Amino acid sequence: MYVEKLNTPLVAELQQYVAATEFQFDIVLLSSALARNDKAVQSSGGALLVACDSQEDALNLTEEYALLEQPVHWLIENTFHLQNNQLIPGHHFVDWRAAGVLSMMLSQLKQQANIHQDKVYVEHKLALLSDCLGNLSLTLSADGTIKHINQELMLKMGTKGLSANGQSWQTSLPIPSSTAKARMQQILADLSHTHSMTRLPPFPIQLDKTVLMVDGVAGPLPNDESLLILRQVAQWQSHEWVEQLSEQSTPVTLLLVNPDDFAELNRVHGREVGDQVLEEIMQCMSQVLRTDDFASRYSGAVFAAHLPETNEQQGQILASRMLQKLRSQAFSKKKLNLAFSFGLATLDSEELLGEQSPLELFRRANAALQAARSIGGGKLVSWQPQFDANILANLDRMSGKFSQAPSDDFRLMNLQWDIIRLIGSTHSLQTFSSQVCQLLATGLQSKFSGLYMQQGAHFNCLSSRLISADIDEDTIHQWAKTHIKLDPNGSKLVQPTAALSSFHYVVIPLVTRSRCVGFLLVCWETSAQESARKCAEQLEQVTPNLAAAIDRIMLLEQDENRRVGVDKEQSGEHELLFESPAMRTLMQQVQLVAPTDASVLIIGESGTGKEVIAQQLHNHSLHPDKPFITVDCSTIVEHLIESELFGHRRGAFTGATSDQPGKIAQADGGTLFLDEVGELPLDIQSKLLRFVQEKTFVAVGDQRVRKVDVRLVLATNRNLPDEVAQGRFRADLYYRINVFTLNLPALNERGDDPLLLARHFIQKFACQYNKDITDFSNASLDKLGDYHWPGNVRELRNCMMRAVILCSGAYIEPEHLILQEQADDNVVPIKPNVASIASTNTNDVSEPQSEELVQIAELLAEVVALAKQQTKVLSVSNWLEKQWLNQCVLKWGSLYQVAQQLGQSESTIRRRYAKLNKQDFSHDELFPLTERCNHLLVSMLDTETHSVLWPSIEATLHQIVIQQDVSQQHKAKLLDVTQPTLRKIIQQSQG
Ligand SMILES: Nc1ncnc2c1ncn2[C@@H]1O[C@H](COP(=O)(O)OP(=O)(O)OP(=O)(O)O)[C@@H](O)[C@H]1O
Repeated sequence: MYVEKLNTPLVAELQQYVAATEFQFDIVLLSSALARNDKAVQSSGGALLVACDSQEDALNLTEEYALLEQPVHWLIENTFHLQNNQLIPGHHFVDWRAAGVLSMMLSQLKQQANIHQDKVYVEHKLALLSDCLGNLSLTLSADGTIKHINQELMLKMGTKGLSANGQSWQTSLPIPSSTAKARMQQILADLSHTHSMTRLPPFPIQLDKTVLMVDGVAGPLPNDESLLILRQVAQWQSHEWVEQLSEQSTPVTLLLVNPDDFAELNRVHGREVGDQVLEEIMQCMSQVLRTDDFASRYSGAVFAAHLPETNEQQGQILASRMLQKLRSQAFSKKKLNLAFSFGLATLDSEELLGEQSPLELFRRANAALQAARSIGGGKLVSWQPQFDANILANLDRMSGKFSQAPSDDFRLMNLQWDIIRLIGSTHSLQTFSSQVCQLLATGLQSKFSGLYMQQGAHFNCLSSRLISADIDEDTIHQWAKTHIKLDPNGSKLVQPTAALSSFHYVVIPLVTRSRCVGFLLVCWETSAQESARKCAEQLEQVTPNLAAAIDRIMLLEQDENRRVGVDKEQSGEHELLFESPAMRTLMQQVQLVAPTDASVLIIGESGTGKEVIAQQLHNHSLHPDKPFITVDCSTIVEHLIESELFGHRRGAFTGATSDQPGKIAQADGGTLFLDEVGELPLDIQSKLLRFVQEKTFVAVGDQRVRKVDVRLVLATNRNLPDEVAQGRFRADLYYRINVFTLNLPALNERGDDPLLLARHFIQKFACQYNKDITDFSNASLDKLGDYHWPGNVRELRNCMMRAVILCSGAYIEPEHLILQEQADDNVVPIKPNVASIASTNTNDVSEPQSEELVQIAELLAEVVALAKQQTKVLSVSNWLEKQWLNQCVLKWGSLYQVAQQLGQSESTIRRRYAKLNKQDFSHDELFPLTERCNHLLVSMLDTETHSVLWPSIEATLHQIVIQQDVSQQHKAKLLDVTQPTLRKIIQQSQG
């Protein structure tokens, strides 16, 4: 505040005001000397109150104040005949003698200062609001002149838009209906009093020959500005139509048509199909309409049919016909059948409402359409007067949602829009919940926000966000788990009995379909009690949407998992799940290196997902459409590796009956993934080195040098530098392939990923095995949490598969989780008595021995009996070994681990595994025996000493086969051995 002339009684009065008000002035100067040139004044940015003697003084001084970029309010001693219009823009005279004007002004300034703080926030959110509510927006100053028009509206306005800034909005966007115009003026005038967001009823605006029907919201902005966000709801063909409507004396009907669940159709089949369907709907509608009728598409998927000279009854007949037609139509090539909602409204000649007709007609048809939707869709509803009563009731409810504080309104709306946007944009519960927590943290300035979902009798945290160092998340989760419970009906929460220290918190239940599916826990500092209370109120308004969305996403996920599970299993495609920081960092590296042609070496323990990462590298490479070829170097017989990789010419070696391209040639243009590259023999390493250096190779038995464009990805679980030091891996090759190394963390280094993956696999296998499993019980969660997964993701996956097979209830219990290391601790060693099995001929057990071994002997006898009847001899030993290895892999997670556990060489195990899994044993009669065998093996593996188990099972089979009454040749075939080997087997068993 400044006082220019000090000889006035005003000064004392001003001083009094300044002292009394709680408003903080930036600067108070009661001397004129420093005023205009003071730097502090110029930088203060706030409004200035300047007291001076007379109007003349003030007018003289405005010139000098013109350079200041802040509003200046002149307070003059003599307020008689104030003439504001002589002042330069930004300056005002204030009649301070009018009742209370000075205190009002001071409080206004205070408000302005507060609003100023919110302004950046508000402006930032405007774009968001206009995204959610509508596509057209314009900002108006207090007197109704346009300050800003968004681009979309600018496009619609054409040349008029370019000159619209500074014009009155009614000139630029005239409202052709005087009733609507009066209503709009009223709404805008009211804004400054109510300070609240206001919904606009549909009203027309005229742009050239087109009439746009719009609705939206209007809200006050800081600095006396208003914002109109308009949503285009309909477009009339021409101005004439409106005129015709208002002049006619015949009835007119408007029909609004909307396909139900169109958003879902778009989501499932994609936008392109959606657009195609919309086009077909329009064509289909036109086929039913008469020549004078006119169909148009509203924004979104709402269509309108304007039916002139049509009374309600005629309109209904036409609409029923159209409904029939649309229902029976198979849309798009995909043969989609859709349901439709119809809203119909008629204005009878005697009821014509003059200029308001089109507006009223639209409003009624729209209300009827809403009514059709609200009863589940698929119906035609005609407008009835009682709909208005419902709308009023709704508006009444709405009005409670808006407060007197615009920034609170913005915040609530913002949160709602953000959540609405989220609801539409994600179909993953995990992503959704973590985004919701993020929103709650930023939108409500909370210290902690967590989303908890009901799991059995407890609630588990799905996602949370903590912005406070005062407490750790586990403490909050633990508190929530212990103190927040469901009522016995499962429909309500019993609020916590003990408080959570160091925070002020709210617990808001998420109730949908009369079931409490979870709750939100939001915490603030204890001092923020008041704002916490307000936020909680706001949150309560959002949570029904949130709960419904969660419910919907869960259903979708279940559905999707069922579908994707089957698809992926069939296509062999691997997906990659992770949340942990370690994996995020790794995936960032993957994203970085994938679109280059650099060779990538993936290092990681067995089962960590090296192959999945290799696939990701290919999927994100420059040529994802080209081949991705995998070679597992450990499973190929040594002398065939060269030919497998580089190919061979016909006659290159015995058995090379034709030219064969190798894997390298097959991968041309794409990616070659060499898994277990550490297993390659040294001579092949030399050949590979040449290929890595020059991208050329020579096929076995060929002389031609071939060139290919192949991106190499290699993986190993060996320590290659060690292998180099031991002379088992070529140093030059190592340096060549080690261009970019990805170190895949072991599963126990991936934070919460094991649980994420475990839940994923449980869902996947539950769907595959058709079981209704909801989740883990708390005890099994504890068991999982204590385990460190030496066999990594593969072990986890297999463990979950077994858990699902073993589980018959809704929850996976600890006994279903057979964990490798814990199982090993419980080993009960037994000494198999093979001789006794042989002597008992499988039935009569004369000595105590493993129950399962006896059962397996019985089973093998049945299998051998079956195999003997087959015309094409079935190798029982291969069948048995296949089941054995499969169960071992399921138990230990990887072939590497299997080899370790069984004390055999990894490459032998890999070779056998690869060979056996190529063999087909899909005889119908064998199927139940295979099932029984697997069951027995599972339980034997849990109780027996692994290293001696297989020899005893194998010996049992040998005994059974040897005793069969068939030729030696037949026996050799049953055991898939040569005759000399069979002789040895017989000798051993007799010795
Ligand atoms: N992050 C992950 N998300 C989902 N599934 C995964 C993930 N990582 C691995 N898997 C699954 O775990 C199993 C083992 O993965 P993969 O074969 O890629 O491991 P690996 O490290 O190549 O093993 P090995 O060294 O024994 O060849 C596969 O079934 C794979 O689909």
